[in-house]
Amino acid sequence: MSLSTTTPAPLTTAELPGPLSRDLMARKQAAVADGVGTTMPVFAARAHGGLVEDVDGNELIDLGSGIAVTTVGASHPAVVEAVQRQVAEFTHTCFMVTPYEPYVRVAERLNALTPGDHDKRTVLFNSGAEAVENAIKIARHATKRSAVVAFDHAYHGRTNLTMALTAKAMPYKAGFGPFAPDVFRAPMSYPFRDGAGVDGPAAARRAIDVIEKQVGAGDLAAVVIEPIQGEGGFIVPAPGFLAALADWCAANGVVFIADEVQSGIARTGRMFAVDHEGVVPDLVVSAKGIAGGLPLSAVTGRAELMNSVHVGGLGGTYGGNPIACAAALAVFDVIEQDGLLQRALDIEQLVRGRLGELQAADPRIGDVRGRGAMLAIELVQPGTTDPDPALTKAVAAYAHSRGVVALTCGTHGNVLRLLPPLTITDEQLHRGLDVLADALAAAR
Ligand SMILES: Cc1ncc(COP(=O)(O)O)c(CNCCCC(=O)O)c1O
Repeated sequence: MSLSTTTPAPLTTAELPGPLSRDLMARKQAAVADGVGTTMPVFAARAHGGLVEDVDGNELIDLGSGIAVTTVGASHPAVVEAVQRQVAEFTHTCFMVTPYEPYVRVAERLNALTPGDHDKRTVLFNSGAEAVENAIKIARHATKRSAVVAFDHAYHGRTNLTMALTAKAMPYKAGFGPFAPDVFRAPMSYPFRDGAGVDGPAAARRAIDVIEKQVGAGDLAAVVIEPIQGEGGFIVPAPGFLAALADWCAANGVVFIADEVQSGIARTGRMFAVDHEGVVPDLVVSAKGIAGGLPLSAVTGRAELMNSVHVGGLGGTYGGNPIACAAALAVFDVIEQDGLLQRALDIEQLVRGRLGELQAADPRIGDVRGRGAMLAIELVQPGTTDPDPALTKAVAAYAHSRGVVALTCGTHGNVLRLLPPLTITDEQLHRGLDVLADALAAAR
């Protein structure tokens, strides 16, 4: 059964998981380390647009995009064509050995697309965590300082330094210490939990006070923040928070690093989430949606910072793999040519409309938040802000059983997030939201 992308695909959920998925799950358990969990009980066979088809022929509505990666859809024709062309030329030479143009073209595009019209440089890597690690390497090298500040609810990766930056212990950090030193944590702007009395500037003053008292600007190399926090709960800071932080960093010679791994590359309706706040970071980290599913990440930033590192100080065997670069160049073109920034805003309007209707009738939906196609509901005990992770788990499980790929997040595990491909159709979105509405009703 081929994925139908023109007519509404039958959401075949006669049996989830089907027999082939069940067999594969048994083999997975016998071959793959238990530490690698899986959200869906089914195995993918193909994916396109807003749909994933499993090995038993069930077609699923994709509200996850492989955790914000297939923003232009899985196997977008332009990406497939670019990858096929490149892979036939060469798969790898190592840019540090025999450089190649696709890497340079990606760097040129990112230098142009990231906020600010200052002179910039880019370096490419493979994963988000690798790029975050290198952004901090660059900041430390440029400032000759070592301390780094991250925020409550932050998520930055699973390597040793990025685990130190990440806030949530289980499952990301438990049992993996000791962690990199000189990492400190500041309070985040969390409007749903801060209340009306703490606006963006006030939350920034709260964070800066902690930074100044517990770290001191003189030892601080960098502040790293997700402009919209992802795994920590799709937390959109109050207006003015990011700008006030960036201004403080600039005034104190501290590198302001925007981790746009999950919020970047058109996901929120702007090329980068900081664009909504008019903030120009010193360094921008991008990954996930950048290459339509191929592993690619980047640090893009002020030339004087990026070039402060000695020759040979940055790199890695696979960084900026040519096939991933070809995919990224196609992704940039698709975003522009297919008007996907506007599509993300249109998705926000559609989804917010549906979620708003649900919230009006259901006091367990404490908050509806996000930007573009990065949206979430925070589920709480009715009329309180007390997290309800059990309800969140039940809603997600119901959605999965009905063939909707839905992801959760949040420090308290009580946030249901929506990350559909921007190429999902309105009809597919509505069908997915219908199932979420049924899930909430079934969980009464
Ligand atoms: C803001 C932000 N920075 C960095 C990262 C890390 O990116 P990697 O490509 O997973 O290393 C992420 C990855 N988020 C999804 C993690 C999924 C999981 O591992 O359970 C992120 O969201």
